[in-house]
Formats: sequence, C-alpha cells, structure tokens
Amino acid sequence: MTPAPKTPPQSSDDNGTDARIVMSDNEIARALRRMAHEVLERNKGAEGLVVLGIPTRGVPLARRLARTMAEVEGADVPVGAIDITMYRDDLRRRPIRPAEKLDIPSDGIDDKVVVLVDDVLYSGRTVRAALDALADLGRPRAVRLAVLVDRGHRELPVRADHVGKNLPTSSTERVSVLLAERDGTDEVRISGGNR
Ligand SMILES: O=P(O)(O)OC[C@H]1O[C@H](OP(=O)(O)OP(=O)(O)O)[C@H](O)[C@@H]1O
Ligand SMILES: O=c1cc[nH]c(=O)[nH]1
Repeated sequence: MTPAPKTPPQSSDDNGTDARIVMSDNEIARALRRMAHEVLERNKGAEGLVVLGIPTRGVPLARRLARTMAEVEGADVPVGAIDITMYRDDLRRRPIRPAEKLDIPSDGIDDKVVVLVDDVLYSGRTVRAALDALADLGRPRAVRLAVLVDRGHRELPVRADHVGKNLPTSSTERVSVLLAERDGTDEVRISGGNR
C-alpha cells in the first residue's frame, strides 16, 4: 500500500489564517543549545560575555541562551534587555509603544563582548536600532548577533553570527515565534504568502 503523503503540521496563527509549524519545541531547544555552544566556542569561554535580548521575544531567548552557557561553563553569564524603542527608524509610522524595560547588567557593557539576541532577523532595521542604543550605553569590545530565525529579505547590511534556523520565505509571509514565557508554548510558525 502506498503510504499517505506526509503533510506538514498545521495550526492557526493569531489572525486565524493557515499557518505551518517550521520549528517545534524540541527543535527550538536544540537550536538554542547549539547556538550557546557556538558563542562559547567563538569567545573561548564565558569570560567577558554580556547577553542582551531585544524585546519582545529576544529577551526570553537571551535568558535561555545565558542559562545554557552558564550551565556549560559553570560560571555566571550576565544577561539583560536593551530598549530600542526610541532608536527605531519607523517611529513615526508605528503606534508608540511604552518603552521596554532597560535591564543592563551592573558591570555595564564597556569592553565586554555583547551578544545581541532576537527571535527573527528580517530587514535588519531592528538590529540597526539596537546597535545605536548600545552605542549610547558604552563601548563594547565586540558585538555579536544571535537570532533564532533568519528569514532573509535584508534592507541593511546586517548579518547574524549565530542562527538557529535559516528559513527561506517570501516577503508576503509572516514568521511568528512563540515562546512559553510569553505565549505558553514554544513554536515557530510561518503564515500568509502564496505557498
Ligand atoms: O529585521 P526586522 O525587519 O527589524 O524584523 C525583525 C523584528 O521584527 C519583530 O519585532 P517586532 O517589531 O514585530 O516586535 P515584537 O518583537 O514585539 O513582536 C522581531 O521580533 C524582530 O525584532
Ligand atoms: O516575519 C516577520 C517579520 C518581521 N518580524 C517578525 O517577527 N516576523
């Protein structure tokens, strides 16, 4: 008997349209573990690292990455969040959101290796804003970028150093990262477009 064709798991996104799950909870966990090891490998350990999440979902991801690195190294890895609200280049086009909480480790970022963490990398404009926000906070020795999903379509010369998953997308699609800390579940979905 011919086996039934495999269909990808379906779910419904926030707008009620069809969405396809592209990363499960296990895949997210595995990707974050690999990224944590990559960061440690490149930095030759956890010395001097500061992990900063970009709101919204970059923050819980940063905490997970830092926790894994701390477990691997048996040392504290400072973690926090960076507020980019006032640094966005589309401030006039977006509804003003309340400023996010700035939460920088007490040692600051001067001469540290800052690992910026976000859930999705798309145009690169959010990362550009984060780099400007960082520059107002101090002078890191280096800045690295870790993203769970790189979906392409860059509008600025921005490249991630550590990527959980490279996901080819059309520009009309939407990638949604759900995380247990905010959404009650871990999942990456893609929706919209003409697939
Ligand atoms: O590379 P870009 O084109 O800037 O897109 C990526 C950003 O877009 C999303 O954030 P969004 O502004 O939707 O806010 P959110 O994180 O609060 O959902 C995502 O979380 C990234 O931060
Ligand atoms: O698909 C997209 C594009 C920008 N930001 C997201 O979180 N998803």
